[in-house]
Amino acid sequence: MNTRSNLRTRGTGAVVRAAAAPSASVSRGARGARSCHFAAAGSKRGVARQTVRDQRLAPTKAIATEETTGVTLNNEGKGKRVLVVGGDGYCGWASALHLSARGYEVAIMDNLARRNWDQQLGYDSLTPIASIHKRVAKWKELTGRDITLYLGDICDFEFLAEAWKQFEPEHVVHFGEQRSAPYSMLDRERAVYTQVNNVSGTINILYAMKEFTPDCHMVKLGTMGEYGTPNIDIEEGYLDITHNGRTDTLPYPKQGNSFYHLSKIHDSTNMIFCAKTWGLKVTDLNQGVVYGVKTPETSLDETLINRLDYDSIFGTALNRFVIQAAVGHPITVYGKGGQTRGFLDIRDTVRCIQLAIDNPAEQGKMRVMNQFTELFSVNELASLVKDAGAKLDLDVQVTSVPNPRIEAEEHYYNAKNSKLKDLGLEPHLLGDAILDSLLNVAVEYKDRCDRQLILPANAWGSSGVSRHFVGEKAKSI
Ligand SMILES: O=c1ccn([C@@H]2O[C@H](COP(=O)(O)OP(=O)(O)O[C@H]3O[C@H](CS(=O)(=O)O)[C@@H](O)[C@H](O)[C@H]3O)[C@@H](O)[C@H]2O)c(=O)[nH]1
Repeated sequence: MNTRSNLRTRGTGAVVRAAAAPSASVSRGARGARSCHFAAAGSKRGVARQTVRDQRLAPTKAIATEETTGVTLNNEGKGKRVLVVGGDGYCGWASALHLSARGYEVAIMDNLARRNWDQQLGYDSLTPIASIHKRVAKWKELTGRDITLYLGDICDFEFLAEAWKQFEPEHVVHFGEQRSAPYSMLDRERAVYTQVNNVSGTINILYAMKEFTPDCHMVKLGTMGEYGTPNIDIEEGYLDITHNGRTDTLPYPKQGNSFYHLSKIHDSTNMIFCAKTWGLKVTDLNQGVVYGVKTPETSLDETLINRLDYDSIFGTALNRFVIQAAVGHPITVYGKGGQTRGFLDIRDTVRCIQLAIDNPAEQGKMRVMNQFTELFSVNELASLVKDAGAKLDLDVQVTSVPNPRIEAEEHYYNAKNSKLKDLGLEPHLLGDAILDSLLNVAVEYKDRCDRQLILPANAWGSSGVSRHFVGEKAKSI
């Protein structure tokens, strides 16, 4: 407690803490505001703490309620401090709001890199996303809940340490990585950037845990792509192997198919090592391809809308296909289209994060859970989108384009995913309702679509040492 107060009075140093709300009393974010109330409460501090919290968290008449919005506002996560690294991105933003709505004390840490990569390449989200400051201010206005912002780079350990010691997270959810396989394959510079950024950021978080909060639980986003497409069943992280008459349980063999996927493998290896060596609590969530854009929280107001990428570098299969259908572009199946992957609705992503937090890993051994709900081939997705489009009178064409990636286009794929369901995940399966809703969002914002960004801009085989794919050039290739 002392440490925290001292740090706060020392000022923010390298930490940029943005105001979550316009009023002066809460401009230091949730924790700052709360400490002021504690100090004033004197001997009735414990009571005052409860009262202040309840007043702050309970919806008032002016604030959105579950009845009017479908958003759950409760206190089930009360008392748990969660730092969401990468909380301005697609999965991170939705997760931060989901947790905040449920009473977790949330801070977002982000260096806004995702927005910068778009600027670098001349890309943009189909949906118009507000600045992170406007986002958290609107959330506060609608729900009464604070989200503290730490704007900076986790690769800068001085920044990370200062923020860490201020917030003292009990859980860190780590989305803060360069997450696009095609981006990592654009050229040497971006391959190196992806691995240095991802691997060193994760090591810094592991050190912050060890040095400042050894009981903190890390929930790290890995990827199903770490396993590749082996000709045997994919287990959840570990495999029992008998070799020359001896048996052991070993990390499942990893065969990443891009510098990005390989960066996640390197992270996993480092996390296994740190969990074992320093007795840390670590969960690796090997997530599949996420689709969808709306969660109840991000749908509350257009200022809270999530990003929706459709370009060939950051747009992922199903989201791209739906947007292609909405703008009348043929669906771009790469190669034969037999590529099979695990998929999940973004509403399940946020729920999985909460389940991982509420059921932390044990100390000393990295837990791995496969985070997807269904398997689809690219061809199956294309045909689902075509059918859903037809119901909305859209004439959806499907085309096979030369595969920019070097990957198996027909392969065995059977991956296990029971651990999150055992913890209580009730999947939203891909059906007409979600396809309809996604298609409607895509149609609503279709005028913002730049069709030049749809066709592949780079190929794995031509990744070179010079920066070929910048700005306008990327669009036209
Ligand atoms: O227009 C397209 C786009 C993609 N694909 C194919 O769809 C599959 C998936 O590609 P993707 O771009 O949807 O997803 P991927 O590059 O694998 O990466 C995404 O999904 C990963 C989970 S997984 O795929 O590794 O399970 C996450 O880790 C990444 O952060 C996220 O960007 C690939 O076989 C790709 O060739 C097409 O056929 N047409």
